[in-house]
Amino acid sequence: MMTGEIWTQLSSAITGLVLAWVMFEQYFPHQLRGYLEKYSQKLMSYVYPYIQITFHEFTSERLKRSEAFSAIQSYLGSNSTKTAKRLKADVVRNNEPLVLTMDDYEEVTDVFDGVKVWWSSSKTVPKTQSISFYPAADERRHYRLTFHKRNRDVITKKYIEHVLKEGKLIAVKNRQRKLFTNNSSKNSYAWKSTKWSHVVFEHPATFDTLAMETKKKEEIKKDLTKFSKGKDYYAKIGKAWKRGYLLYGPPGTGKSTMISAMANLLDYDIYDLELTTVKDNSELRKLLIETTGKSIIVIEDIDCSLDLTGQRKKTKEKDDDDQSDKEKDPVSKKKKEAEEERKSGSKVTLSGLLNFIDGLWSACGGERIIVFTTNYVDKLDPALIRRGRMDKHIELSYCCFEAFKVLAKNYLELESHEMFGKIDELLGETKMTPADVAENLMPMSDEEDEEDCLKRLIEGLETAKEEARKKTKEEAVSKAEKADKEGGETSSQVAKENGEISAEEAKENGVIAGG
Ligand SMILES: Nc1ncnc2c1ncn2[C@@H]1O[C@H](COP(=O)(O)OP(=O)(O)OP(=O)(O)O)[C@@H](O)[C@H]1O
Ligand SMILES: [Mg+2]
Repeated sequence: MMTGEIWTQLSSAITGLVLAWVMFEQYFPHQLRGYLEKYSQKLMSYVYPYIQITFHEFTSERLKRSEAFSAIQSYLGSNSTKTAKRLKADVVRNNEPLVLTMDDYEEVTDVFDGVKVWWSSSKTVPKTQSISFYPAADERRHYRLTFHKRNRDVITKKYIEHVLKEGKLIAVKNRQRKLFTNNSSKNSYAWKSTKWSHVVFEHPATFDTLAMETKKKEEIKKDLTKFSKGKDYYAKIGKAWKRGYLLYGPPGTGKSTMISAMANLLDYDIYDLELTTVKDNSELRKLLIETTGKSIIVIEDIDCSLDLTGQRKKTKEKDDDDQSDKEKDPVSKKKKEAEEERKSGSKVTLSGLLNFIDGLWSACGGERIIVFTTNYVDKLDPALIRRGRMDKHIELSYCCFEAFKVLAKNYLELESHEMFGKIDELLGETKMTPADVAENLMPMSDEEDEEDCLKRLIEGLETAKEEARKKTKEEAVSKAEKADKEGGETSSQVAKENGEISAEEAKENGVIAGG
C-alpha cells in the first residue's frame, strides 16, 4: 500500500478518536466542541504531511469533459504503462501501436525533479443506486495526485504544468481521426454518458483525387487552410472561430467526397449529425457541446432533414395575408415564429438550428467547421444559408473536361489520349455527374484496358446526349400542346413571342430547344 494511503487511514483514525473523546466529554460547552474540532484538524495538518489534488473528468458545468483530465489521462497512459499492473486498451488502427491508459483504482508513482508523487485513478458512483444491468449514468472518474507538502511549490508551479503540456502533446501524437455519428441504436440507452458514437475515420479521398476545376479547388483549399491557421485573426476581429460551408449540387457530384477531402486536408474529425434522430433543440445543443475542436460538423441533405421549407412558407403566406405583419419588428416576428414552431410540435426547429450554428453555444469552443449539403439550394430558408452562417457556398456540378482529366489520371493513370478530344466535346454538350464518369472509367475486368474504358465513357456520353435530346423534344411538344389547349389567340401569341411554337410546328420541325 502506498505511503499516502497509510497516512489517510491514520488521519481518519485520529479524527475518530478526537471525536469520540468530544462525545464522551458531553458536559463540554457547545462552542468548546467547535474549537476542539477545528484544532484537531489543525493538529492533523501538522501530523499528516501530504497534500492531495483531485482532477475530475467533468468540470463544474458538468457538460464538458475537462481538458486537464484528458491531458492527465494521456500523460499517465504513456508514463504508467511500465509500472501499472492493470491497463485499458483503446481502439487501434491497423499497424499502429496500442493506446493504453491506466485502469480504474490503479496507482502509479512518478518522479519529477527528484520529487516523488503518487497518482491514483478512481470513480464516484451516485449514492442512489438501483439494481441495473447497465453502469450508472452519472459515473464520474477522477485522478488524485498526492505529494509531500514540502514540495508544494514544485508540484503546483511546475509539475502540473509539465503534466498538462506533455499530456496534450502525447494526445496529439496518438490521435486517431474519428468519424462520429449520433445515429446509433446504442444511443437510446439512458446510461450512455455521451450521445456520439465513433469509428476511426479512414477515407482515402483528398483534394488531389477530387474532380473539379483546378482554380476552384485551389481556392477552397486556400480558404480552409487560412481558417485552420486563423486562431489569432478570429480573436482579433471578435468572431467565434468557426466557418460554415454549403455544398450544393445534383447527386453524385462529390459533396460527401469533398467533406472527406476537407477532413483529410486539415486533419480534423468529422461529426455526422443526423438531424432526424435528434429529439429536440436541447438535445441538439447537448450534441454540439460534446463536439471537440478541430472538427467538421456535417448535416447532409439539410433540405430533407428538417421541415424548414414548410415553416418558412407558412410564415410567408401569413405575411402576405396580413399586411400589418410586414411592418412588424423583428422581435415580435421571431416570437411569432417560435410560437408557430412550438405549436407545430416539430422536433428540431429552424430557430433551434440557427442557434446551434451561431448562437451563444457555438462559441463554447473554437476550430469548428459546419458543412451543409443539399441537392436543392433554392429550397433552403435564406436565414439558414446567409453569409456569416454559411460563409462559403460551393456548387458542385456536372463533370467538366478538367474534372474528367483528374478522374482519368486517378482511375487510368492517363494524362492524355487521342480520345480526350472527343470526350471534351461530348462533356460540353451533355451533363454527366463525376460519379457516372468515374463508374465508366473503372475497368470491369482484368482484360479491359484504358482504351476500353474511354470507349465505354464515350458511348455513355453519347447515350446521355441522345436521351437529353429526346427529353427536351418531349417537353417542348407537351408545352406547346398545353399552350394550344389553353387556346385563344392570346396564349399562342404569347407563346410565339416567347419563342415557343405550336404543337404541330413542333412535330413538323422535330424541335430542338434548350440543352
Ligand atoms: N468530384 C468528384 N471527384 C471524384 N470522385 C467523385 C466526384 N463526385 C463523385 N465522385 C465519385 O462518386 C461517388 C459518389 O459521390 P458523392 O457521394 O461524393 O456524391 P454526393 O454529391 O455526396 O451525392 P449525394 O447528393 O447523392 O449525396 C463517390 O464515391 C466518388 O467516387
Ligand atoms: Mg452525399
